[in-house]
Amino acid sequence: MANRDNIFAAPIEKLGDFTFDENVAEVFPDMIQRSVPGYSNIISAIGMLAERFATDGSRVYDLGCSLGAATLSMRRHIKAQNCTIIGVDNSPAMVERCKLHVNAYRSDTDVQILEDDIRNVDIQNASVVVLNFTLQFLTPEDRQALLEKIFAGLKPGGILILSEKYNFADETANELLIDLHHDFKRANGYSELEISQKRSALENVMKPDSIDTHKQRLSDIGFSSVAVWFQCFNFGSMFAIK
Ligand SMILES: Nc1ncnc2c1ncn2[C@@H]1O[C@H](C[S@+](CC[C@H]([NH3+])C(=O)[O-])CC(=O)[O-])[C@@H](O)[C@H]1O
Ligand SMILES: O=C(O)C(=O)Cc1ccccc1
Repeated sequence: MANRDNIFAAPIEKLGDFTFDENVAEVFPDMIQRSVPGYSNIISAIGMLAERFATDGSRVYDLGCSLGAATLSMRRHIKAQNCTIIGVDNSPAMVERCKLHVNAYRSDTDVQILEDDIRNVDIQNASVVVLNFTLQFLTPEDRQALLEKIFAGLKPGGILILSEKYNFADETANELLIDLHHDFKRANGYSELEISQKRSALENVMKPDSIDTHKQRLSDIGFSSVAVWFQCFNFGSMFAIK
C-alpha cells in the first residue's frame, strides 16, 4: 500500500511554497491519484499513444517524470525496436525512487532516468515527448522556450503529449470548474484545511494557462494537429503532432 498524503492535514503556521521534496515523493502516488481527476486514464492513454508513435531507434522523453508512472506505462506498451525512454526530473527524492521502480523490472526498451532540469536537457531524435503536468511549473518564458526545443528535437510525425491544469477566461466557468475539482478532492477524503493549505502553497509555483493559450502557442511554434483528447473539470491533456 502506498503511503497516504496527509502533508497539509494539520495547520501549518508558516506555509511555504509547494516543493517536490522527500515528504511529497514519499506520498506522491496517493497525492496525485486523489488530486488529479483522470490521472490513471491519462497514464494508460500515454502508453497507448506511445505504442502508436514510437518508431524504431528513436528516443522517447518523459519530462518531469516524478516516480516514472508515464515512463513505465510507455515501456509496457512500446513495440518499436531499439527505443530509449529518457525520464528527467530535478527532484532528487523523486529521481531516487523513480530509479527503484524502473529497475524493478527488465524490458526490451531501455530506460534512462536523469536528475536534471528539463530546461537543460538536450532533445534529439524524439518520436514521443511527454509533459504530464510539468509545464505548469515553469515560468511563461520558460514554457515557450521548452516547447520550441521540443519541436526542434521531434522527428516529423512525432508527438508531444501535454497534460495540464487549466484556467478559463470566463470567470463563472473558471470558478465552477475549480469548485468541482475541490468536490473531487473532498470525495477522495481531503479536508477543507488540506484543500485550502495546498491551494495556497501552489499559488506562487503553479500558474495554469488557458486551453486557448496552449493551442495558440503550440500552433505558433509550428505543431500541426493540436487537440484536447481528455478533459475532466480544470484538468486535461492535449496532443500536438510535428
Ligand atoms: N524545471 C524542472 N526540471 C525537471 N523537473 C521538474 C522541473 N519543474 C518541475 N519538475 C518536476 O515535475 C514534476 C511534476 S509532477 C509530474 C507527474 C508525472 N509526470 C506523472 O506522470 O506522474 C505533477 C504534479 O505534481 O502536479 C515533479 O516531479 C517536479 O520535480
Ligand atoms: O492538488 C492540486 O490542487 C493540484 O492542482 C494537483 C497537484 C497534484 C500533485 C502535486 C501538485 C499539484
